[in-house]
Amino acid sequence: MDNTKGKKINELKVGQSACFTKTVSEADVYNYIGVSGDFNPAHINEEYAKDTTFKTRIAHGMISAGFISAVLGTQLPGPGTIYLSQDLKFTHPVHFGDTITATCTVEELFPEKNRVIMDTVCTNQYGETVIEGRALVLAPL
Ligand SMILES: C[C@@H](O)CC(=O)SCCNC(=O)CCNC(=O)[C@H](O)C(C)(C)COP(=O)(O)OP(=O)(O)OC[C@H]1O[C@@H](n2cnc3c(N)ncnc32)[C@H](O)[C@@H]1OP(=O)(O)O
Repeated sequence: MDNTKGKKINELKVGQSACFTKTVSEADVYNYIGVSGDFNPAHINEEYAKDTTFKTRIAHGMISAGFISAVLGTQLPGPGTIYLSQDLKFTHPVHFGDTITATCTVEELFPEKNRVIMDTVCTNQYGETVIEGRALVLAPL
């Protein structure tokens, strides 16, 4: 398998999909803090988190959103894909130890502009949707 070649616009079909699954650990949360600088107490302070809506620490929403990026950049369309935009709705919290599956599906193709709209969804191990949204990307050349 050549991991430097993604699918070109003429190789993509509406309805094609790909997914990536990963368990979100406390280490992921701290690694993400290192990358982003987002040390919101909702993620790192259990005493603080007891008084929040969720009653315990939760993972950053952008960690799971990153799994969407992983699907787009490594599988579908794959290597060479360029993000143009992404909307996200965080519909359910991700707890430490949750296993998240990001699924990206080709929704609409614009061959003349080499652009693709992808439906982007993340679900947890119970089948609950934790993120829903759409991405606009440039397909690999
Ligand atoms: C900045 C970082 O450090 C912080 C983070 O990363 S936090 C992690 C990411 N976020 C989350 O995990 C939040 C996950 N979301 C939820 O758990 C739920 O959406 C909620 C608990 C926040 C709200 O759910 P609920 O109380 O069940 O809401 P309702 O169904 O009763 O709806 C009430 C109205 O709010 C609107 N709404 C609900 N969720 C969202 C959303 N995610 N985005 C936008 N709007 C939302 C809903 O449509 C209702 O609106 P209406 O006009 O009253 O109909």
